[in-house]
Amino acid sequence: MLDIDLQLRRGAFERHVRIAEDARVLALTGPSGAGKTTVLNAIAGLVRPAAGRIAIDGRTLFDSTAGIDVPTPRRHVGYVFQDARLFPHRSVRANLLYGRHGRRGSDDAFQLDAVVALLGIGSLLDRRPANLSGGEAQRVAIGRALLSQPAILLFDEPLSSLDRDRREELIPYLQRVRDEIRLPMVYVSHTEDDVRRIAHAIHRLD
Ligand SMILES: Nc1ncnc2c1ncn2[C@@H]1O[C@H](COP(=O)(O)OP(=O)(O)OP(=O)(O)O)[C@@H](O)[C@H]1O
Repeated sequence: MLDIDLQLRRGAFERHVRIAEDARVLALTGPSGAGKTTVLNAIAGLVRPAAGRIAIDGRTLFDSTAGIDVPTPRRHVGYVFQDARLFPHRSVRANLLYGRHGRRGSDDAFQLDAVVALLGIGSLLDRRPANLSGGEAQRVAIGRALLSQPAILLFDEPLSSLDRDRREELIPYLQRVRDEIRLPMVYVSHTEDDVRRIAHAIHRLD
């Protein structure tokens, strides 16, 4: 499902990463500086690998030998970061709909009402991000990612800016997204506990 063979270079950082994994939900772990975020960014097309290949479900996103480098918007990647990165001056509803990039979207696989129900954010729609808890903001960020109609979801330590109670609150929603949405997911985390509770398989970058 996820087939990566990359030579990465970021300043002085250089490493080869090989991941061939059938599991639909893969955790990427490893120490700080191992290159986890760089791998996510390479999948998203935000970092250009020095060489190699990235394919997801048989769809090639990057292949240096074949001259393939699909531009980010056409990679259909939903990306959720450590912090929610919502637009502070827009309502939750407007933040969610921003993920649709202006398309009308009646044929879309992920519709606003279903995503709002899945993530339990119906009562938050008219609020501004400043009035959300960290966990609520992350649920909205996940919703925005889904409404961009992704083919894969990338999570970069989505729990790391939350306290313990907020983390416990968010994990069941991540599990719901995993089980009900059934997209491929790559989940970066330092923490054994959430990796065990969320991922089907673990790949460690040392
Ligand atoms: N824009 C950049 N320019 C130069 N070096 C970079 C750049 N971005 C990342 N690096 C280096 O690449 C290496 C891998 O960084 P990356 O953020 O992918 O690691 P990580 O495993 O995600 O770490 P963390 O767990 O701390 O987030 C690090 O040594 C980092 O300093």
